[in-house]
Amino acid sequence: MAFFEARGLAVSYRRNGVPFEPFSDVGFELFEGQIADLVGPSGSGKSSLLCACARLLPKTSGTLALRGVDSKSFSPEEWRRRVCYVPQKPTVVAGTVRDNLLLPWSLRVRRGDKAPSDEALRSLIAEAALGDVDLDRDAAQLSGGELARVALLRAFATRPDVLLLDEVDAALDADSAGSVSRLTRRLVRGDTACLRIRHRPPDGAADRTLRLERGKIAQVDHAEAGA
Ligand SMILES: Nc1ncnc2c1ncn2[C@@H]1O[C@H](COP(=O)(O)OP(=O)(O)OP(=O)(O)O)[C@@H](O)[C@H]1O
Repeated sequence: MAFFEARGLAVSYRRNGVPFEPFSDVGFELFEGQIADLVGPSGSGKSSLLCACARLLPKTSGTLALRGVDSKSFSPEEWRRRVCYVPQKPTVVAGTVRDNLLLPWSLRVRRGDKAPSDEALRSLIAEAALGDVDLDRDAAQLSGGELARVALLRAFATRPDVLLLDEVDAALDADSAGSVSRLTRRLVRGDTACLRIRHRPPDGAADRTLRLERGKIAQVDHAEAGA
């Protein structure tokens, strides 16, 4: 059984009053502990596909399942907690690194949930090789690469089953992109799966590469993944 499965997905937008579907019958699966890259030409619908998988787009049809359980069994909020979409531009709130890492616990959907302790947050920071980023540091002083890793840690701290990363390394230099990639690889373990949109050359972190093109999705060999 696939860990995460999408079947017959279609997304519908309106453009100048006319319906437009970037894809109308797309399916794929993700396996436990695996990272899959999603590549394809600009405008092929990669971000739309990730948003559809997180149930962030109202006009989506098809079926989604997590560990064999249909998404209809979950409220949209519960689904998004399990299938976590991370946008390219990290959401940063005014305050400290701690405030930013704990942002999900300030939201209504998590009211009553126990937030991670400082100790747990520090061990995440150590895992991200962000050793000099103290929890009390002003988030406004962080570099783009540090912010990208804080955003990734924040998503991971919520313990999602599936991480959907929408080009989180796009605006970073090669070194920072490498740190994000290594962190992703370390975080995605046995009971997690990850789908990453990437425009950069393959970084060796992905187990598989999927290509979305002209409304179809296909697995490609790693040798051609960057093409
Ligand atoms: N809210 C929207 N309303 C109408 N059309 C949209 C909307 N969002 C995206 N589109 C269109 O859907 C198509 C797919 O967009 P999407 O952003 O999913 O592609 P992408 O493959 O992620 O592109 P890129 O690699 O450039 O980020 C594009 O033609 C885009 O213009």
